Amino acid sequence: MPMNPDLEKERQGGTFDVEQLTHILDGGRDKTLKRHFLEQEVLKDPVFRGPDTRFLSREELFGELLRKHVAVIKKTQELSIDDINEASTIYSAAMNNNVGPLTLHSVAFVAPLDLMADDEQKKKWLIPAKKYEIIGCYAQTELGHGSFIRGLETRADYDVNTQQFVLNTPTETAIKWWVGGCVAVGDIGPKFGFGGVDNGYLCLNNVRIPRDNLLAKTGKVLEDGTYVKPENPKVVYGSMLGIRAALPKVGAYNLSKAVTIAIRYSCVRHQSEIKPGCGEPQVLDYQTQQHKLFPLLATAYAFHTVGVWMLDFHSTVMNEINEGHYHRLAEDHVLAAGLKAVINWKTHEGIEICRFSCGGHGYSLASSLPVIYVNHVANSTAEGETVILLLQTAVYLMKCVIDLEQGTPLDPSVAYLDQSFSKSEQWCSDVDMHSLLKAIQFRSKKFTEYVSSFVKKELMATGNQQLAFNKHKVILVECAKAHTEAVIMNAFVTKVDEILQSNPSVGKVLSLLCQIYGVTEILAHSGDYIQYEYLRKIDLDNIQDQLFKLYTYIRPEAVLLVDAFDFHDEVLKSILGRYDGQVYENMFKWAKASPFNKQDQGTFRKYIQQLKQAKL
Ligand SMILES: CCCCC/C=C\C/C=C\C/C=C\C/C=C\C/C=C\CCC(=O)SCCNC(=O)CCNC(=O)[C@H](O)C(C)(C)COP(=O)(O)OP(=O)(O)OC[C@H]1O[C@@H](n2cnc3c(N)ncnc32)[C@H](O)[C@@H]1OP(=O)(O)O
Ligand SMILES: Cc1cc2nc3c(=O)[nH]c(=O)nc-3n(C[C@H](O)[C@H](O)[C@H](O)COP(=O)(O)OP(=O)(O)OC[C@H]3O[C@@H](n4cnc5c(N)ncnc54)[C@H](O)[C@@H]3O)c2cc1C
Repeated sequence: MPMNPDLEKERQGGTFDVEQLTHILDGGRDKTLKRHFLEQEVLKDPVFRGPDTRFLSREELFGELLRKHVAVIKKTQELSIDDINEASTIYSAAMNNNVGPLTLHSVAFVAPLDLMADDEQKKKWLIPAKKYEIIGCYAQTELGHGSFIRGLETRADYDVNTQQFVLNTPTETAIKWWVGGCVAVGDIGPKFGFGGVDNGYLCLNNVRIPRDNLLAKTGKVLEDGTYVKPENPKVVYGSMLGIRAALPKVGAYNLSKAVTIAIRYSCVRHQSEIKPGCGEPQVLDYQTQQHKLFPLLATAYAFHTVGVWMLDFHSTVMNEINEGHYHRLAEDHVLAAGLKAVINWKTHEGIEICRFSCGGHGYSLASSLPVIYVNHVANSTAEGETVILLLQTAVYLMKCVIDLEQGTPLDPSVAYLDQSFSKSEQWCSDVDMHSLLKAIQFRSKKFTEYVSSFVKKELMATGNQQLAFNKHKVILVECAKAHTEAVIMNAFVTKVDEILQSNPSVGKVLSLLCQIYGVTEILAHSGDYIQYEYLRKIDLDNIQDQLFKLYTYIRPEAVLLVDAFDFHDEVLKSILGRYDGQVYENMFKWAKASPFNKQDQGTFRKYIQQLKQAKL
């Protein structure tokens, strides 16, 4: 199919090599080539062809995705793929923006076995689980409790005579609920999205399991019922930590898809007239459209950068823990908590902005933006609700203030809290990314000190830390967000500095995105900078001008920047986001193919006929 002339023209501009940026995003040319190979292994294999999942009922969708997920597993085994990124490539190429029925088996059942099973148990369960000879799920949440783990009511009473645990969900609120991939007892019913996953309920009534079913790499129960505590009790939370550490990159992936669709479509879509008689411009030429999409384009790159960094950091900490060193577990937990919370929340807002920036066609499943949205938003709740996780980060920051007062060294990711910040010169409209980072770190430091003063005062008054925290939860959450933004910007600036050395042309365009991200973040909290007397009105006016100027620099690069995400059309599955930009012809073809247009109109006639019989 010929290329849409608008997109063809867009691809003749640009100042950097798209393929080199794709290699950087993938982690090297070899990784890109391997990803292409794996995608083609899926896309050329007829077993992965099937009905357009957007036209399927919930039952049909579950069945089709289960069929495809089994095919993904077989393909992954056939190709002897071990690497999680490569497994995810095969998975994403097949799932058409859905979450597969066996995802929780991989991310929430196999992972805890790997983390907490002793060698015997690994032989018994981990090896068959990795081969899908046993299928598991993660049944923690109950009808009455999800966030407050210490409030869970399920019981496991030890019967010393039979060396067994007797499991019970003693109350209705104890019923295990939301259990992804729980095909045993029952499905909890239709959901907002996640139609590919059968989230189930599980009632336990005197279910007996052997003592050695308790994963014993960390804590264990001896034959006489004595409980041997893990060396570090927090390791039992490790499986949640693992998924949280992965979810920032999942958020970046989903936002990159949405931004690709919205920016390509905004170049194909012509609407209204700026100068009468001069034809309808591309909607991406409107400053308002750029203001919707370019900060999100910058955010997708920022989130990808920090998502990769978080996974590397978490993997290092897990290796240290395997050798018995727990000193970085707390930092790992609060980084994963803050990044998972902020990135997934901002991503779901971003996907929604991408959807309505495509007008009516964004609302059609033909765009796939609604599909990406409803499957993504779960990540702001699942694996730790946004506020809950931000409070974890906030409590850690309060401890950092005390450490500072006591002269205890801080963890690297919060070292900036011990720095002094000053800004004397007036900002013009070309503030560099390092100055923007300093400002964002300054705000986080000031906010942390400000919140800590309130919590301390409350603690002095009540002597109760939980009460003190509970009274200031709103500003504690904002404090955690401010710190997380400093972590994101720091990761982005660090990566861009590195790329400026290795590939100046790519680095330069990324530095523009980094400035857009930083300026947008500062303008979103301009009141704080005035209140803390870090910025003046003239500074804010100048960086507002800078933002609009940056949009003009990014406009000719925009399509190339989303092309660099390198989504195959069959992976993106969006008519608005097609690489060739042939939207209208394919929208019409897609609509005509809808089963709704094929179904017998008998129903329509039957009821309308009743009206006709009535005297209207
Ligand atoms: C075929 C190949 C497929 C490959 C697929 C590839 C990619 C996947 C693609 C897509 C994936 C998309 C979707 C799938 C993923 C996710 C979504 C789906 C399913 C989600 C599954 C679930 O939701 S499982 C249930 C999750 N539930 C929670 O998160 C509960 C949240 N609540 C808590 O964690 C806790 O209650 C708490 C932390 C809020 C409170 O803990 P508590 O012990 O009550 O009290 P505290 O004083 O706050 O904490 C004590 C102490 O522990 C530290 N700590 C807490 N948590 C952790 C942790 N996780 N790690 C380490 N440390 C922790 C805390 O800081 C305290 O420390 P101090 O005592 O030092 O202060
Ligand atoms: C798609 C999806 C898949 C899931 N898969 C699984 C799974 O496979 N296995 C599993 O075990 N669970 C699963 N879950 C459950 C999920 O982990 C919980 O829904 C999540 O942890 C939130 O807990 P909750 O539902 O109890 O919400 P609640 O904690 O009841 O949250 C309700 C509101 O209360 C607020 N709140 C609660 N506590 C506090 C507090 N201390 N301070 C301030 N505000 C508070 C929250 O911020 C929120 O606004 C899944 C959920 C979804 C949506």
